[in-house]
Amino acid sequence: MRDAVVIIPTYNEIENIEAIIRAVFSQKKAFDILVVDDNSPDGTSEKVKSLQKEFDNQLHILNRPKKTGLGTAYIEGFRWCLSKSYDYIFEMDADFSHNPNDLIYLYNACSKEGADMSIGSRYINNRVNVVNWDMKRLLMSYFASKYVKLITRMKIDDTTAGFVCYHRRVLETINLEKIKFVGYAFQIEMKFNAHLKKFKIIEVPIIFTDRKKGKSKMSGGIISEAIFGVINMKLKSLFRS
Ligand SMILES: Nc1nc2c(ncn2[C@@H]2O[C@H](COP(=O)(O)OP(=O)(O)O[C@H]3O[C@H](CO)[C@@H](O)[C@H](O)[C@@H]3O)[C@@H](O)[C@H]2O)c(=O)[nH]1
Repeated sequence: MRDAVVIIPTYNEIENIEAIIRAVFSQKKAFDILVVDDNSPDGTSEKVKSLQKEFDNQLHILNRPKKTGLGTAYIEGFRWCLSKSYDYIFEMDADFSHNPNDLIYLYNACSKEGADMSIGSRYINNRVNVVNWDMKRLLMSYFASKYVKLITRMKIDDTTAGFVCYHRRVLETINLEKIKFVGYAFQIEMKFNAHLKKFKIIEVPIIFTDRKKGKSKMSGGIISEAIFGVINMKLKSLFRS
């Protein structure tokens, strides 16, 4: 077994899944993959199963009965990875928004530079490294990251990033049972928990490119979960300390 595993959550990613799996396995550094699929009606899971014959013991899949949100998919994925011996556990989208060639930079930040957690960051030093998002989505994501930084006081520029490498000790320390957010705000909550536990977090600059195939699963509910949930999360942490 390798020392690192990339979790790829999927819902209707038939147009991307084979290509992203091949792109991860073509990296010089060897990574395992865990796909967490929410019973995608488009056959994503069946495609992964057919590829398992080719990538024996390197490609794994968790099949969940229905779509219950990105956060819950990752939590199940983390539990599975912690039950194995991986030291480095990644989060990565299926749609090439995160370039598999950048996996090694996140890995090196943890394995060589002493980070407990590294983040593929779009907004380091007030730069905006996003390609192909429309202005509305870009402004929403950029100001969401600023808003979260302001409320939580985390020293992280891309607080909503979904391209992350955790050393396993971070996931063993954070109480995964207590993670509340089910949507993309889960990304904020994980970073906030790592920050409260004083783990060393390094941001690695990446260029985020919007998907060319398939559709984003972002919705209004996900946005309001983030806006109100972040204030709630911060207040609770103040009462606990
Ligand atoms: N299993 C599962 N997977 C899901 C679900 N919702 C989304 N996904 C998967 O999660 C990945 C990201 O979903 P997208 O819908 O493509 O995300 P996005 O709009 O491009 O959002 C990006 O920006 C967010 C905010 O900055 C990030 O938080 C997010 O991780 C991502 O990088 C994709 O692989 C998608 O199939 C779900 O409910 N269940």
